Amino acid sequence: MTATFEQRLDAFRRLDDVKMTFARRDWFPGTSGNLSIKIESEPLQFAVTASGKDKTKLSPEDYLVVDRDSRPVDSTSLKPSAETLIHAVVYKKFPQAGACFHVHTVWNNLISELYFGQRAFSIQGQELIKGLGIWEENASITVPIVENFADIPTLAAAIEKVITPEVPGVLIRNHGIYAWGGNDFEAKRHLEAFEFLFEYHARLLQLRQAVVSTTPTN
Ligand SMILES: CSCCC(=O)C(=O)COP(=O)(O)O
Ligand SMILES: [Zn+2]
Repeated sequence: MTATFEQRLDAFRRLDDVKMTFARRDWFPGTSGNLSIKIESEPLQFAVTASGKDKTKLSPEDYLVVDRDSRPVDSTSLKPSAETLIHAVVYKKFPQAGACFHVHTVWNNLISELYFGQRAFSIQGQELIKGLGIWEENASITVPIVENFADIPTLAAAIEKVITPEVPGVLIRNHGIYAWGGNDFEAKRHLEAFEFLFEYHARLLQLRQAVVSTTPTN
């Protein structure tokens, strides 16, 4: 069934809300980033940001609805995000996913470059891991990191291979993060938890380095 007018409006309003919240945090530098909310599972349809827009602004031409092949379901002059295929991969691999958000931040880029050698970033014993829905004592998480292939089908295939249901996110080297959740509230919480963990870890490394370089040696 094609998404109804009310379903679209609801998804677009939710996207507006998330978009403006992230924009206030400077999470969309240089028109980067894209957001989606699932509208229908069978057949898959989701609302996604239009490509190349300034995501710090609101306009009547910010979103469109696409199908499982990332094609617009209506006739429109709007182009879906260049990275729509990645959102589609997430929804196809995890049918419980209801929203998927992508941002480029300095912290996620730093972590993606620092740990690209291991193709993953792991962290343990941080309270904010609970923000990812993982509540066990002293939990550890591992976020996969993929190469930033310019060819989006290649990038989407690389992401499809490494994402797991345990950790709702993936880093792209020197590019950004994709995070998802059962709905927009959960996907936002996951993204915020990831960003906290990345910033915490990068700052910890900096502080340790500063302490080492200012500690006198005998
Ligand atoms: C200027 S950012 C380069 C493209 C990108 O990585 C991105 O997230 C935004 O692409 P979109 O087509 O969704 O605007
Ligand atoms: Zn991007």
